[in-house]
Amino acid sequence: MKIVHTIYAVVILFLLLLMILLRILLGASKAFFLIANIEVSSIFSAFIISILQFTLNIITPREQELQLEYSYLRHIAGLPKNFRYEELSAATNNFQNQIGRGGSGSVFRGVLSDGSQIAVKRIEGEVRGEREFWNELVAIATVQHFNLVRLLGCCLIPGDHLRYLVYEFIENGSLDSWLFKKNNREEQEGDEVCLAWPLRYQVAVDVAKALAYLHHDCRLKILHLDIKPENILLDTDFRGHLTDFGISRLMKREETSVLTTVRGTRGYLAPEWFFGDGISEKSDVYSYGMVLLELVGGQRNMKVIHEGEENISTMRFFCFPRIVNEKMREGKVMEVVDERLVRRGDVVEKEVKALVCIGLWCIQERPEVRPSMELVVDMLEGHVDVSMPPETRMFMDGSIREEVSAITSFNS
Ligand SMILES: Nc1ncnc2c1ncn2[C@@H]1O[C@H](COP(=O)(O)OP(=O)(O)OP(=O)(O)O)[C@@H](O)[C@H]1O
Repeated sequence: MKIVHTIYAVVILFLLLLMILLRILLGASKAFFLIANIEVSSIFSAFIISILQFTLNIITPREQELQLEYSYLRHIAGLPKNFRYEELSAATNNFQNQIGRGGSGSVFRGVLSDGSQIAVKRIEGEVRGEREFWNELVAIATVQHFNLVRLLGCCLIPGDHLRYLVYEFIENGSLDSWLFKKNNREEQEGDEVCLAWPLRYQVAVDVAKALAYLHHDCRLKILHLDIKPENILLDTDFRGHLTDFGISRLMKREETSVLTTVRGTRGYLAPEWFFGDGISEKSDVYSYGMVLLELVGGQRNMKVIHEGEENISTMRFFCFPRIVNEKMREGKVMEVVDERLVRRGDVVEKEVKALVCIGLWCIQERPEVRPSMELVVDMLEGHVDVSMPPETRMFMDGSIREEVSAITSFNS
């Protein structure tokens, strides 16, 4: 609209100058003088009105009507909108209320003027930030699923390297804070937060459904590529919602793999990331399998444990999937369940076995052996029996273990 106003103003200005020029060149007869004056005044008034419209951004009733209709349609269709910076600044109390921080920037809580609660992600970093911003927009702007966090809109200020993504606010934060034991001893001994078993199982189903939708039900396959507890948010009913599409990739339906540089989070990365053969939706399946095992154990799958005194401590590498695999084959799967859940006594053994077996199927070395996310949903919902998974070489365990021993020998 503003461009049209500018053109309008330029044309009027040009006519005004032309009238003055003609008057000078042709000399002023009385009649010409009268007509010219009327024309000049009307053109001048039109010019003033146009400038006023331009600066005060006055819109006609028809334009207003169309804008309302359009924003209503966007709203019911769930399409993301363009937020003004001032709107976001007011909603977040000038970016005071920080609720999280990730690799690409900070997340702030806010309330819009209509009362809706939002989370605003401020993406910093110029190159990485730019890529992450557009990835996120392209991947989830038009897809909708109950178990995907809704992107409400974005804000881009020309010439500024900060970009903002606006999401619906998910009340209970990320899964990791409800799953992993805190390092703080007091909290460990006290009645710390710990997600109950039925909720953990439900979250497993929720995330599986979100991934099945992204992989199988969208026009292009959407690979999330950063599945981990930090990117699973829990709402008031502790239902799981997948978020953070910053490194996601689109893939044509007929493509079986795509080549890309290694990104994502260590401990959740499938072996094919390192082999250079390309990744696929099965790389998400692998990360999802890792999350399933963490839901069972209530601890990180891979960690380095420091033992001994401060100065002479040694490092030991802990690989939970390897232990789970052994215990399951020995028929002692309940020994790997988060002991806080065992104390509470609300664990269902049949469900534990299902999660463990599905988890081990998902983390198979060869992508083609892993199940599709559609099959995972069917297995979790009991529509398909879960068979015993084959043995795995636990490639990632080996490679991280080698890294740790290299660091240990370097330090000693
Ligand atoms: N929509 C939301 N509602 C509520 N809290 C959110 C929302 N989005 C993000 N958060 C909070 O902000 C934290 C940081 O989110 P963010 O996606 O930036 O980082 P991350 O996933 O931890 O890191 P990275 O982006 O490097 O993978 C989350 O762990 C979560 O606690």
